[in-house]
Amino acid sequence: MAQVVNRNESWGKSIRVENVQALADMIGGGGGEIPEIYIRPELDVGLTDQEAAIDDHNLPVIHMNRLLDPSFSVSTEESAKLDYACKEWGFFQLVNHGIDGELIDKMEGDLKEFFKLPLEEKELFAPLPGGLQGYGQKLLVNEEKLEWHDLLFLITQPLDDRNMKFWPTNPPTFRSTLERFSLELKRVLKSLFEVIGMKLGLKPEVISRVLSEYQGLRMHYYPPCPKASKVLGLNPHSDVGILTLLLQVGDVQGLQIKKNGKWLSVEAIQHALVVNVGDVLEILTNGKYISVEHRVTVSNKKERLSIAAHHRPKPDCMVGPLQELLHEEEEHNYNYKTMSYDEYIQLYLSGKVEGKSHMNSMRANK
Ligand SMILES: O=C(O)CCC(=O)C(=O)O
Ligand SMILES: [Fe+2]
Repeated sequence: MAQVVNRNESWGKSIRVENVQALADMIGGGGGEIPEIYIRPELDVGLTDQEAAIDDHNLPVIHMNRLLDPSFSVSTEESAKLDYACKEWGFFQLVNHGIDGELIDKMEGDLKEFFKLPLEEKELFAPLPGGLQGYGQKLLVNEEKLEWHDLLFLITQPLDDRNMKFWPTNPPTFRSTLERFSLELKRVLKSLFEVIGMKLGLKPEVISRVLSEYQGLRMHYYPPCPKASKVLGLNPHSDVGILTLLLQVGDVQGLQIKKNGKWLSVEAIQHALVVNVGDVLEILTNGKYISVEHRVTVSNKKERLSIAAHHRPKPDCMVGPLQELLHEEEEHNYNYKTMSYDEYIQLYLSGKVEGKSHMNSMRANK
């Protein structure tokens, strides 16, 4: 089957690629081989790696209710854990975040139903030419190999008519579920960032500047793949924004993070959010908090879905190490340049993205 890669000239490296779910169905039905462009001969993620219960007990688990506990000693202890997680791991599991379990189940159910719709129907929600929002558009992060997943991308904050017109109307409850869920994610992000800001000693105006941001939901569908050990659902990358909150749907794991040169799988804990530091937060903190490379492996048996809420500053927001966070000895020791978020994205899109290599062009020349 011919691989269709239509480059969309007007938005950097955004492309439309062949539908992976349809491809997986066809291969599953005995209708052909996996195109070479998905196969990575050097890779061997190993089925046992993916199916085994992974020992990630070291990935910190933060209890949001403790962060907000009125008792000073409880909240101080938990925020110290949060600070440690952002410095050493760049990732943590967030539990007791207060999002209603029923709402999460509803969100997961509606999303599964959406992906089950016939392709023609899902494609009614394909992005407009040059646009990103909708079903089927992807960012091209690696020119050589394609990723084994389909994507529904929607901007959910600011919640205005301009953005909401891209939201699918099937299943019928999808829009209202998305609206409620994204507001809850925004509430969690705000509380988390306020704690982080306090821990770092940020002025309230800086906290609110960083928090006036965009929220985009990347809703992923990873079909099962007969050659699961030779494909990747997502290429190694770091997230460009401030913080990402991720819901792994059901108990299917697949997310792996790079720690000390090794890939570690992140457990899928029901209703927990996996939170990670994005490049912008790494830059703002002059590298104290780390934005860590991660990737997604797929299963040969089970489909996997996930919802990643990416939080990004407004395009004109200046991104650079915050003066107030630098210790005296660091005063003139900026590790990163300062530029607007928009300039940063242009720079990001102008190079080949491999893991965190794009961050090299953000480093200050010493
Ligand atoms: O599907 C996942 O677990 C990870 C998604 C992700 O890394 C992203 O959307 O940036
Ligand atoms: Fe990511």
